[in-house]
Amino acid sequence: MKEPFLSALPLIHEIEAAGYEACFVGGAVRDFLLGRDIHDVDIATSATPAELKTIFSKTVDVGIEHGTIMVIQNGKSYEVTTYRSEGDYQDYRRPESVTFVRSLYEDLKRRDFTMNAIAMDKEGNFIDPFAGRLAVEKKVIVTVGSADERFQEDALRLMRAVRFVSQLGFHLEKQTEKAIKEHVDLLRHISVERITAEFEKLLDGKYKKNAFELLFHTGIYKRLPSLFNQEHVVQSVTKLEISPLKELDIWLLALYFSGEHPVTTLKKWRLPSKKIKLLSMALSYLMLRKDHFWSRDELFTAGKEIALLVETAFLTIKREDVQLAHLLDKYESLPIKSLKELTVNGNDLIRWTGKQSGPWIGKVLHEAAQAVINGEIANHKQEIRSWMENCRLI
Ligand SMILES: Nc1ccn([C@@H]2O[C@H](COP(=O)(O)OP(=O)(O)OP(=O)(O)O)[C@@H](O)[C@H]2O)c(=O)n1
Repeated sequence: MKEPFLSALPLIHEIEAAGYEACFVGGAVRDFLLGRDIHDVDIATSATPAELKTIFSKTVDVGIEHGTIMVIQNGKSYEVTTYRSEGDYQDYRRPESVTFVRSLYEDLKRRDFTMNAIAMDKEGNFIDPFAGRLAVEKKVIVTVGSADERFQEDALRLMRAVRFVSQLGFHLEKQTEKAIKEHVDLLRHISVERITAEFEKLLDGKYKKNAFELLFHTGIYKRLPSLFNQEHVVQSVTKLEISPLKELDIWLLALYFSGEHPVTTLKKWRLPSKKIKLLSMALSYLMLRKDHFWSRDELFTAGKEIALLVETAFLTIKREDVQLAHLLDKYESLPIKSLKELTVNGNDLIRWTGKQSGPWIGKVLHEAAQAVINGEIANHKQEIRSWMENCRLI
């Protein structure tokens, strides 16, 4: 056995010494079998939360209504969950109340996929009643028992399936895929925040191209909080598969190609406001390089807003997001970030030319702003005027 299982092992010994069962379960066991990094281990037990509290002196009620408590030992915290049974699901979401059971089999039976329904005891032996290890070996995602029932119990599992495809490079078993297609409508019962959380994990997966193909193929894509232009998204994602770009960068690309105002799109996904601002700013920079940017004033305002928050935003940028950070740096160093910052305005143009105001003013100012941004001229009134005259814009 290896870390982080080893440091959690004393908990299992203590629970067993008190006369109950305990073992490792869930994603950690799956990832251990796959040789992936393991962050947190989950312990399942036949002891109820009340019984666990008599065994351990330091506990925190993190999700006691679902049977989960956190045990603090040697400065570390471990989630311990009482065996639960199925049948308490309401409205296609996770159950609001659960029934505690004493049987590990019952607990594993209510789990989503066979690869997630493997337990490991203190000696490193696997308890695998649904052939989860075989699924891991074959790289297949298959529900425990009836696919219809598992998805109807908790429709978020539709998203989880595709997220696992992206993270693990597995494929969906036939019946599981068929059931996803049939139950895609159930996603309307799931909160946007939970869908977004899964989608973001999907965006960080290595096999996102496969995952995106599945999103389209199963119809999940149409149920997502907002749509991106399919063709461009697929193209970007395909390219990204061989690049180091991560979740934030993909948002950026997808937003770049979407017809909608990016802030509107991101709000639909209920992303945290800090992230919305960070992305808006980076996108503003990208758009500044494109001609159509200036017709999108609101986008620009969003970009300016984030300039104020950039310090905080930088603190949240992960190392792998350096590309985005680089982009933000560039944005910050632009000579002007809005048409309003140009030293020439519409009144100047009317005065200089004697012409009537009209759409031509916007076009001329736009061209001058691009020239300033591209470093062709400085943002000085006289210099801009001479440049405009030379270019026969006025
Ligand atoms: N909708 C869900 C969510 C979770 N589970 C079960 O609860 C375990 C723990 O769930 P969670 O920590 O959310 O996901 P992991 O599978 O551990 O994956 P990861 O840690 O990579 O998010 C899963 O392995 C699975 O057995 C489930 O059956 N149905």
